[in-house]
Amino acid sequence: MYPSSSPTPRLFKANPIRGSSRKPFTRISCSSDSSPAKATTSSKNRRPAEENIREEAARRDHANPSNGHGLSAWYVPFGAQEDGEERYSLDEIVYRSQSGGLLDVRHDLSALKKFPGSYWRSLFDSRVGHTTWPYGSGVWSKKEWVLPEIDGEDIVSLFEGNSNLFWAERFGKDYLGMNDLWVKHCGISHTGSFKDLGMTVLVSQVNRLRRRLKRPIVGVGCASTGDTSAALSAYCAAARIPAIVFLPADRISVAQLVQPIANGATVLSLDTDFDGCMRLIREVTAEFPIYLANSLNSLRLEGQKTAAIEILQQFDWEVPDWVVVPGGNLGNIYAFYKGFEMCRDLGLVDRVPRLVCAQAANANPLYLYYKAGWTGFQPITASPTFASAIQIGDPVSIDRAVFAIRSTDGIVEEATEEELMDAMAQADRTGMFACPHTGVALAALIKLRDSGVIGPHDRTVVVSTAHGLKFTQAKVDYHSKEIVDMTCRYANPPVNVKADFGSVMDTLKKKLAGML
Ligand SMILES: Cc1ncc(COP(=O)(O)O)c(C=O)c1O
Ligand SMILES: N[C@@H](CCOP(=O)(O)O)C(=O)O
Repeated sequence: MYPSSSPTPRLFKANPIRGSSRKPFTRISCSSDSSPAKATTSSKNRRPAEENIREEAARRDHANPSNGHGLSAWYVPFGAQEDGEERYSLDEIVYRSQSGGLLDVRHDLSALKKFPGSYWRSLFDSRVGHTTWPYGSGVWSKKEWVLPEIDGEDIVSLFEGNSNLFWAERFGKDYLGMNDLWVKHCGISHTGSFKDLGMTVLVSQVNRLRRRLKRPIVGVGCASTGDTSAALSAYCAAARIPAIVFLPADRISVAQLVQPIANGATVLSLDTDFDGCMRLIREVTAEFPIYLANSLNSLRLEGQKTAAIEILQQFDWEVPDWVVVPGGNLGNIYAFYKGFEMCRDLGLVDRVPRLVCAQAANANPLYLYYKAGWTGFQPITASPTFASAIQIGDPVSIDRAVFAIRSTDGIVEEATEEELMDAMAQADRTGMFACPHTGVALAALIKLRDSGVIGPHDRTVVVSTAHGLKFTQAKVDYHSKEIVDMTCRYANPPVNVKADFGSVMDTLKKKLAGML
């Protein structure tokens, strides 16, 4: 249930599709061994016609079996000491430590450190913009830091990542007096949210477990507020793996609901909220051989952390001052921390940015904990919010988020429904089409600018986590001014005009008066 009582107003009409034109393209090949590659557009590097790109990569890897690096990674309890004894292979199916705590994927940093930061920068840069399997993906272009040991043949990728980081010139100037504001568009992606980044990793590992190691996994399941389920369903469909999704009935957008349905997942609509769905999926996956795909599973964060590495890469390895991330189940804020910290630790950059986690005031357990000086964490029952994908009161990654904020001298901020919807509408006025969660992050930024915490020239990145097209009903409600107790200051409803020249001219003159 959304905090409004609007019927669907007739604001927008669909356009008929007129067919598409296919443009010829140039094949680009790119070497992918351990040396930074040289790209070429020449057709002489074409693979044999009967070979596909996955087979081509396998042939290449078999010719160079060492992978050139000798890297590995494994699970440890979250926060474990370097020399701790509890560890698990990534081929084990384990989501919790012996004491019931969270796990983390730990990389063999001493092996990674055999290569200088400049080596990793060049290697990652060399893979951008190519279609070589699997490095054409923004996630797998950093494979050595993600799942170093997985075979390219087991990877399930839709060439996710490499998302746009754009300079938000007008929003920065008009609303914030900032000249170095950027938006990382993680939602302009295969399924319309940042979840693709983690899901390619998780589903690839499941593919390896099922296909190569013959583990009896019947399917992959998640609880979801709409985006995790969409990503899971798409990647499972691509890999012919059954997906099972638990959704809180009537709490996700129609666009999000239809995604797993269209991708052939088993969709259970449950009469509870996200936290209730999460409890159920954990019980079910403990009893039944369904692999758990929520970010409780630390594999997901290995993919999500590549968005942070990408930001540094897009700034030519210069570190921004601030990165603002909307938070719900709180895996992503830690994934950003981890990506930035790995780049620092491995010498690609010399510091990490300060992180801001932005929460909806209706679903703000981390904010309350932060305000209480990190004492006495209390899960809450989250209230409905237009930022429906973060309506979460008992986040599984609370400890990870606290660690990320404290380690970066970070901040937690909140946004009311009016603040987040206004910020979303303001962003749209400057040419974006933001989702309400991005509205939460933008509203937090507005507050931190108003209070002077963030300066006018601070290089700041706002992470946009989903595509606005998934949340059109929220925008329709706003622009129809049909939301109870909300002024909708930036609403721009269509004007109904009689279809004659005089009426149209009168309306335009009134509307455009003073603009010439
Ligand atoms: C669109 C969107 N933004 C932000 C978030 C928050 O991410 P996290 O749960 O990792 O904190 C989610 C999911 O929770 C989401 O779907
Ligand atoms: N917003 C998420 C909530 C679940 O988060 P997860 O990262 O733990 O899967 C969703 O879209 O379901």
